Amino acid sequence: MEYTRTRFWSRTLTHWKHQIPGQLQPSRYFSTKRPKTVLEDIKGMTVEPIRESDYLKTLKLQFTQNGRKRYRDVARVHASIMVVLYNRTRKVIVLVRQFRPAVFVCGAIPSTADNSIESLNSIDWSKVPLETGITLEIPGGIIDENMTAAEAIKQEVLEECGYDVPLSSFENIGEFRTSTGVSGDAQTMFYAECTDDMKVSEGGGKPTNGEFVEVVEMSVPDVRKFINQKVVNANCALLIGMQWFMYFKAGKI
Ligand SMILES: O=c1ccn([C@@H]2O[C@H](COP(=O)(O)OP(=O)(O)O[C@H]3O[C@H](CO)[C@@H](O)[C@H](O)[C@H]3O)[C@@H](O)[C@H]2O)c(=O)[nH]1
Repeated sequence: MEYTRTRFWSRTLTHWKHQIPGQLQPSRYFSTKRPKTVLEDIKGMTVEPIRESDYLKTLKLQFTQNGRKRYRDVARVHASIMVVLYNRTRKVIVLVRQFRPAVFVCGAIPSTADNSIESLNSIDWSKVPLETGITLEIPGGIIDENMTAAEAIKQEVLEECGYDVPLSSFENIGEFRTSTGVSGDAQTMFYAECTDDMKVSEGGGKPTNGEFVEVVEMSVPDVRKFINQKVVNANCALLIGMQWFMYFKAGKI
């Protein structure tokens, strides 16, 4: 298998050292109450092909463009929402850290590697540092049926971060596509401000759903440093959200 140790370690370390972890503060409501192992206690990773999924539908599209037959593989995922959440009391952006299995696997091996199931299962995943799959994100999730985008993001903020923010505080700042090559589904981004007195629980996600998130906070000067990095273990939404915040809000709050 084309999976050399040196290549793996250099990729992993590059990702992690750009996380500026020292710049993140655990949410003061959160850090002492939750066991520290919730993100780290990952064991027994195996890989198999998807035969059926509630979350991902793969489609092969065929069509003719300018008289030429074309094919395209498409992955359909749920529409999602996210929020740039600013805590006015402590002047910080509220973020979540979590273990993302997809980032863990894709971050550990180059996309050009032999991605056969046999090869992937021959990797000793316990040797891959878990930080490879731990991302920093703005709070968010998929839109549950029978909910508006705003209702869905209000619920995510409560579940993940423990703030009960009024629905009217969520400002829709734009909709874009999760990706354009493989998955064209929509993501809607909101901005909201909260205060310490809106904090009603620890947050941390719904463990009954298998969701464990760690709430962390970043000061505005550190947001500027973060978005100026060359490599981050984060999704585009975090970067777009932070850039939007710096451009439209940071000088005015
Ligand atoms: O393969 C899967 C996918 C999802 N889930 C469950 O579905 C929940 C979905 O959680 P939710 O918090 O609503 O979504 P996220 O995991 O945060 O991810 C969604 O929301 C993100 C924005 O925060 C987007 O970036 C992602 O594309 C989108 O999938 C998870 O906790 C799991 O319980 C699974 O069990 N298996």
